[in-house]
This record gives sequence, C-alpha cells and structure tokens, in this order.
Amino acid sequence: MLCRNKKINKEKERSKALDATLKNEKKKLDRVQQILLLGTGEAGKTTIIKQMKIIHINGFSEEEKKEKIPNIKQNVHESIYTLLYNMNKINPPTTLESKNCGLGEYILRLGEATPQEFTDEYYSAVKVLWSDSGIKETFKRSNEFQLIDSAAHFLDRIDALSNPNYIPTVQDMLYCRTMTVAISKIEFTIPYKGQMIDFWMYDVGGQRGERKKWISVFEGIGAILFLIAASDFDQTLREDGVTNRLKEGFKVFTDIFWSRFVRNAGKIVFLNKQDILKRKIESGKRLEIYFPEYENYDKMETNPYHRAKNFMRHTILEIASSKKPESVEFMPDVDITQNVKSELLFVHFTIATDTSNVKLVFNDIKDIIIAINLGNSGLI
Ligand SMILES: Nc1nc2c(ncn2[C@@H]2O[C@H](COP(=O)(O)OP(=O)(O)OP(=O)(O)O)[C@@H](O)[C@H]2O)c(=O)[nH]1
Ligand SMILES: [Mg+2]
Repeated sequence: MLCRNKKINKEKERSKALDATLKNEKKKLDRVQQILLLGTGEAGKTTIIKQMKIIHINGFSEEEKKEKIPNIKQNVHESIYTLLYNMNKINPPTTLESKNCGLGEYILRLGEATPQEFTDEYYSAVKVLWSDSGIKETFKRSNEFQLIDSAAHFLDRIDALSNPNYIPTVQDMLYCRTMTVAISKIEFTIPYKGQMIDFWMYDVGGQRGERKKWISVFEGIGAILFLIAASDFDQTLREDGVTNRLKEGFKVFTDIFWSRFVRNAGKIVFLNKQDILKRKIESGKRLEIYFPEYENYDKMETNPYHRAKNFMRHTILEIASSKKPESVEFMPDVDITQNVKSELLFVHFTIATDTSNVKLVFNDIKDIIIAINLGNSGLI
C-alpha cells in the first residue's frame, strides 16, 4: 500500500514538473525573440531589415517608395562621379573614349555633391558614359577604390529613373544604399507551432566609428546575426583605404564571438553577397592573393566558386574553435570569455538582395533562434 502511494506521488510529481516545464516553455515562447544584426560597413545588415519588412510586415508603401527617390538619385551620382574621378587615380589609369570626354568633364564639374536637379542632359550623359569602354574597364577595377555596390544596378536602370513618373521598384528599394548611423528596431510576428511569436530585430551601423554603440544593445539578445560580405576579399575598407575588408569582417566576428556579454546568444553568420562573390571568382579574381593560406585549402574541390565559399565557412569555424583574441579592440569594456558554446554557431551563404533566398534562410534560422532561446532556459 505504502509502495503504491509512493508511486502515485512520484507520478504526480513528475506530471507537476512537466506542467511547470510546459508553462515555462510557453512563457519563454511568449517572450520576444531579440535578434541583433552585426557586421562591418556595407555587409548587408540594413538590406536584411528591408527584407523582413517585405516578408513579414507590409512591404513598402507608395509613399515610402517616393521618399526614396532623392536617395536613389544620390546613389546614381555617387556611382558615376566616383568612376570618373578615379579613372586617372588608379594605376595604370584608364581613359574615356575621346568622343565622351566632354560628357565626363560635365559630370565632374558638377562636383561630388548630388546636383539639385537631374536634367535630361544629365541622364543622357550618364547613359552614354555608362556604356563607355573606359568606364567599363574602371568598373571592373572598382576594388582599387571605393564604389558602392548599388552602382551597376542603378546605372543599368538610368532610363527608368529618368522617367518623370518613376516610382522605385522593390529591387530599387533593396539596392538603395544609405550608411546606418543610428540604432533602429523592427518588430514582426510570425506563426510557430500554432503560436504567434514576436521578433525584434535591431540594425546598427557597421563602420568603425559606429561599433562602440553595439554594446548598448547586447542585453537580452537571444541571437546575433553576423553579416560578412564574402565578395569583399579584394576590397579595402572605406574607413582607411588600406585594411582588407574581408579580414576586418573576420576580425570583428572573432571579437564578437568571444565576448562575454553575448556568450549565451546564438550566433548565426551570413556569408553574404554570394552573387558578387560568384561573379568575381568566375571572372578569374584570385582569393590567394589576399589570403595566402587559400593556396593549400581543399585542392580536391574542382569548382572554384564552391572552393572559395567553403574556405570562408571554414575560416569562421576555425575562429570559433581556436582564435581567441586578447581583447575586443573596438569595445574595451567588453571582456573576453573562455566559455563560448560553439555548438550555437551556424553559417549560411546568402544574397541579401534576393527576397526568396532570405525567406528560405530566415525560415531555417527562426527555428534555431527559438530552440536556442529554449535551450538557454535549460528546457532543451
Ligand atoms: N549584389 C548584392 N548586393 C548586396 C547584397 N547585400 C547587400 N547588398 C547591397 O550592398 C549595399 C550595402 O548594404 P547595406 O544593407 O546598406 O549594408 P549595412 O551592413 O547596413 O552597412 P552599414 O549601415 O554601413 O553598416 C547596398 O547597396 C545593398 O543593396 C547582396 O547579397 N548582393
Ligand atoms: Mg546599414
């Protein structure tokens, strides 16, 4: 009799514990999933935020699209001006076709700042210059100076932009480049196993001067989405024109991965701009010039693009298993930790400007983020 009672009590206890766990789990799931986007300048963080707005909220209204027009025009002018300006700065220099020299001088005379008015004369000059063989050559060598990644997209679309009734397309909205200088947050709700889960995603600026602000958003973060522009391997930083951009991306990731403040956060790396990386590798650009260790990496892989992207994933996994930094350079207040759970690291290859790609990847990572959050509560 006594024994039976004991058994019932045990079962009761177990069921009570289970109830508590479920309740706890539900509470945890009711809690907001906070994701912080990090990475160096121009890695694609704000583009991911725009995709969340397209995929999980209401996209862009007509009003929001119209508001972007001045910014898009600024991207056009910055692109053509930068190309022209650098023609005689790069070594060896490039030259315009002689028939287009006057047009080139006309644009340069307007100066670096975006003109007040975009006249027909302006649009037709840009159109002719963009098809000039010297400009094409300069564009191919744009890793030798600082050109925004949206240049080709907007210069290709100059006809559409010159239409007085022009309204930006969703792609135009995704390509339009603005440097982030303030921290912003986007909120959305998505269904998960019969419940609605709230997500808060934070966007920050990635340039050197912006990184000291990151610490202010570390608290309560369940997951860090770290963006690295994989195509950056042959470019230098806009901030100093010297440091290799991809190396800076790996360095900043190392600092974040090992910092105590975000020790328990899940870390998801997006090796972004795969479209540009593929184009560069297939056009013969060589990774080993910038990363000598690439020479001996997986010589069995015959597809050069696959070999390049796998090398970058390998570098990330190496950082997570060995390269512990002495301190976090750009955030001296942040401690380095010994105890990072490297099983909380996930690496994806992405194209942030491609909505269907981001949709697929986000679908994967949302499960991971929720699982990590439950894991941190000791539930799984
Ligand atoms: N082709 C291509 N362009 C991309 C991709 N991801 C981002 N871009 C473009 O790269 C530029 C920079 O992207 P942003 O999202 O502004 O970069 P960010 O990380 O927010 O940069 P900061 O705010 O300076 O830290 C924009 O013009 C984007 O459209 C990609 O996967 N492929
Ligand atoms: Mg940004």
